[in-house]
Amino acid sequence: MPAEVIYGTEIATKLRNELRKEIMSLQKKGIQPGLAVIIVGDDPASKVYVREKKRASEAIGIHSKVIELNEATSQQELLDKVLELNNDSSIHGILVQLPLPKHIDAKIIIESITPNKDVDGFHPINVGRLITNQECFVPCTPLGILYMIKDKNIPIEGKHVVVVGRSNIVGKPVGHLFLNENATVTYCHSATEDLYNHTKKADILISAVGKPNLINEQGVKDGAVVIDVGNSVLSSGKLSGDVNFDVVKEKASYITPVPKGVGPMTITMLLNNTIIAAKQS
Ligand SMILES: NC(=O)C1=CN([C@@H]2O[C@H](COP(=O)(O)OP(=O)(O)OC[C@H]3O[C@@H](n4cnc5c(N)ncnc54)[C@H](OP(=O)(O)O)[C@@H]3O)[C@@H](O)[C@H]2O)C=CC1
Ligand SMILES: Nc1nc(=O)c2c([nH]1)NC[C@@H]1CN(c3ccc(C(=O)N[C@@H](CCC(=O)O)C(=O)O)cc3)C=[N+]21
Repeated sequence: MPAEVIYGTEIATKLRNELRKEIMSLQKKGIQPGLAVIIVGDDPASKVYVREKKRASEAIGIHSKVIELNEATSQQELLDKVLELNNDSSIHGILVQLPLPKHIDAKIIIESITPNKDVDGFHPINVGRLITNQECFVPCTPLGILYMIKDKNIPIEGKHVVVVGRSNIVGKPVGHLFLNENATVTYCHSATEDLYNHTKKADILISAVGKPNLINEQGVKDGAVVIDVGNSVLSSGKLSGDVNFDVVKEKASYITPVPKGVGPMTITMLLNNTIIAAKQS
């Protein structure tokens, strides 16, 4: 039987309706959640994401402030902007869109965000709390993946989760999140030998690489749950994931599409984290 397709768009719509209600009750208490998104430079893909974040925030009643800085902005100017937002009581969440121009050290910028407003969950304090299984801001893509799997009542405890990719924004935190859920976790990356020897053992396979067709049917166990984080733009202009969807769909039990899979959940979790930040303020 072909896999059930998990549409992030559908789960995101349900959750956003709940979040809208939560915002209404916060507003009754005089709290108006606010999110600031800083973008430096003119990368077209980043601009699209940022526009979508603003649209999604405002659609559920989050006040959203987009700060567009030009490519030549210095590291100090960006630091000053973050510090200003750290001290702005109308802003509960701060996101600095990555990647940043080469002359700016992203590590320093991320560390300058106050951990209580770090709705991306990228600050080392939040990373450390995630690894030690404490309450924290969890990065949005990993949180979105976990939410999708729980929404479908897919068991996690004791299951073998194989993560392909080990970036700080997706691969590493998603592995830790599933470890905290009592999965057995394997990480694969560009130096992994015989990738499929690992991926075909996965009960839940999460690919976050950015290489179309990296995962084919030979790399997937019968009945596996396949989560595709990849977002690559093909020369045709079409968006592609890492997974060869048409063939893997025949083998998996659940599969996420690209687009309409993990991406919409990422943005929803940003809204979720902003509401948490507002409640804690
Ligand atoms: N849907 C969504 O919400 C989101 C989607 N994305 C998409 O997910 C993808 C990954 O993003 P991100 O984590 O930021 O990317 P990075 O480029 O930071 O990381 C990619 C990872 O893939 C690994 N890798 C590269 N080639 C191979 C290979 N042949 N086999 C196994 N592993 C490999 C790299 O290994 P090494 O560490 O050894 O270099 C690295 O760990 C991109 O397509 C991005 O657009 C990202 C964020 C959110
Ligand atoms: N500080 C920071 N935080 C991030 O969370 C962050 C970032 N920087 N830099 C870039 C990556 C990438 N990212 C995506 C979010 C949503 C989709 C998404 O919604 N994708 C849609 C398709 C969008 C389209 O059609 O192009 C989908 O998969 O259905 C994709 C990618 C967040 N990132």
